[in-house]
Amino acid sequence: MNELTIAMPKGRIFEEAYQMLIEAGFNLPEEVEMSRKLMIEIPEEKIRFILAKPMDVPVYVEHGVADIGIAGKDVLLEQQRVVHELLDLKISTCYIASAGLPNTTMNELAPRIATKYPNIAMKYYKGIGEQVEIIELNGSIELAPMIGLADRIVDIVSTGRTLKENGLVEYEYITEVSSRLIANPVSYRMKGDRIIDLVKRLKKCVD
Ligand SMILES: Nc1ncnc2c1ncn2[C@@H]1O[C@H](COP(=O)(O)OP(=O)(O)OP(=O)(O)O)[C@@H](O)[C@H]1O
Ligand SMILES: O=P(O)(O)OC[C@H]1O[C@H](OP(=O)(O)OP(=O)(O)O)[C@H](O)[C@@H]1O
Repeated sequence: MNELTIAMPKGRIFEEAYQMLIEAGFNLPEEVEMSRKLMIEIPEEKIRFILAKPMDVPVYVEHGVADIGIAGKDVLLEQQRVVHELLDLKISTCYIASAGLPNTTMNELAPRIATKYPNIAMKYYKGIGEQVEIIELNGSIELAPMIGLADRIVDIVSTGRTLKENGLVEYEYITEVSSRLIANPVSYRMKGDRIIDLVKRLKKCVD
């Protein structure tokens, strides 16, 4: 049996993704989320996990140092990496939307959009015929309209609580997001049996 290296996202997807693997019948230790280890070997299952930043998971998979990985659709749309998308795990569901201060229009001459998704935002505004300047931020995006850095933000919305608590309203729904199982194309050919088995087992756990 080939060894499988799986890139797992640290952070909010981790717990749900890890539980799904346990539900799919993999014999995994319970205490992993408490550890600071970034590489975990499970010899009984011939699985090795690498724990990466969510945005980096497709990088490891594209380079083939991880055979498969779990990544948000937001990250996949933003990065356009050469990986196969095998399964929608339907976890960490949310959506991407534009938002801003209530009852405002965008600056007509030079509208500014703050986001950590510059490619998704650019494509969206190009698609609706708006020429915008993108201001790339790494987090706390909701600050941007409040302090006059941007007319709109393009960001993840889940419960809507962050927008509400910062006095912002949603303007346009852009796209749906959930976590996906992805594979390196060469690994998919070379370790097809293992990967297909994993997909089949996970499919049964998807609601
Ligand atoms: N509020 C949310 N609700 C549900 N899913 C979310 C939410 N925010 C982000 N996600 C999804 O979870 C993924 C990981 O988000 P997370 O906040 O853990 O990472 P991050 O902000 O990219 O990383 P970090 O904070 O470590 O830099 C995102 O790529 C997205 O698919
Ligand atoms: O609609 P809600 O349920 O409030 O969730 C949306 C918030 O969650 C994410 O932020 P995150 O917690 O990852 O923080 P950061 O992007 O500011 O680092 C996203 O960027 C929004 O700010």
